[in-house]
Amino acid sequence: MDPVHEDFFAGGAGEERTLRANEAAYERLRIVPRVLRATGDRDLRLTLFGTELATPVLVAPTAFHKLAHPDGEAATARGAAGAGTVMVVSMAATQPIEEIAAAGGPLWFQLYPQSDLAFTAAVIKRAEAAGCRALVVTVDSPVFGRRERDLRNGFLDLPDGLACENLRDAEGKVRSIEMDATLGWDRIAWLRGTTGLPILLKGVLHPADARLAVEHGVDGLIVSNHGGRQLDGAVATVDALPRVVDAVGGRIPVLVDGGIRRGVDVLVALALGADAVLVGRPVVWGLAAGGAPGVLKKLRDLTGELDHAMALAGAKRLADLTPDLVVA
Ligand SMILES: Cc1cc2nc3c(=O)[nH]c(=O)nc-3n(C[C@H](O)[C@H](O)[C@H](O)COP(=O)(O)O)c2cc1C
Ligand SMILES: O=C(O)C(=O)c1ccccc1
Repeated sequence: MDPVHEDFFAGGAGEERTLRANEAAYERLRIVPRVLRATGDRDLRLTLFGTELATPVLVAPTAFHKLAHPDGEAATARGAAGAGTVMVVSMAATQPIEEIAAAGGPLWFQLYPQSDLAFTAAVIKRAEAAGCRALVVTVDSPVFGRRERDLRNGFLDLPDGLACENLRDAEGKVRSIEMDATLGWDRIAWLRGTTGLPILLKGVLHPADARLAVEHGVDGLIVSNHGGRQLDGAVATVDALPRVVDAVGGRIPVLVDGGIRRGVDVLVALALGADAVLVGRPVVWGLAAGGAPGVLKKLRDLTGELDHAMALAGAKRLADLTPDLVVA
């Protein structure tokens, strides 16, 4: 990969404190296994918004897959479908959502709400028509994070020939993605009236926001700091998770992403109350190394590691993963 593009995928905001903190938090947490649980074969299935998944490891939305592999987002979708999981397609995908959907497998669509409401509604309608089953609204980006690797490298935009294909207007012209610092809860209410799809908010860390989300009729939360790419200094996601889970009180699913690199990290996140996790960079590296089979291998490895760790910790089902299994 071009080292400038590798920096784009790998990097975080500022000094990358939060990027490191996400992984370091999983290094710090330890599992207290149960014994003699006679688990037999484990069952890792779960149902989210009516879709049955084979694994609680989902694909986080990441931009610009054609920078990682010429087969782009469609290859990622094929890998996710093979693993029996959901791919969340980034609004900054480099292929049209219809082409990604043709790869098969359940998709959710990630949205940066644009101040042009008619355009935002048209993008949502297009995602619905392509068969996306949920809308993931990213709320941690009122302004774009300051990614110092990209600033140093002078990486500003996609190279010629690549574009954000889902941001074309009626005339076929590609709009640039706008981060909207005027975004507020009123827009979540507007979205609620605009789509019948389940709405998840991605980028919630504070329990008070989790409560507000439930009050606004949101269907799910993703505890996320954008992989350390937005607010440098933000709390590690697995450290924020328990308070969010407590605030939600089981009313809607809570997912978490950031720093998950091994099956044992998934086990810890689920034990601390997440219903499922998403992985960003590991999927990009799988894509870069091996296209769709590379993505499939990464997702199968993480799922296999989780299965193995559950056997060793005495958990047969995901519901057996409870907070008493984790210590700091
Ligand atoms: C290269 C890259 C691009 C990303 N693009 C998006 C995006 O377009 N929309 C979004 O909501 N999140 C985006 N994210 C954040 C991811 O969805 C996710 O929160 C993060 O990658 C999780 O951390 P991990 O990479 O440690 O797994 C991006 C992350 C990376 C690394
Ligand atoms: O969200 C991101 O992290 C990201 O990298 C991105 C890049 C371009 C457009 C939108 C998002």
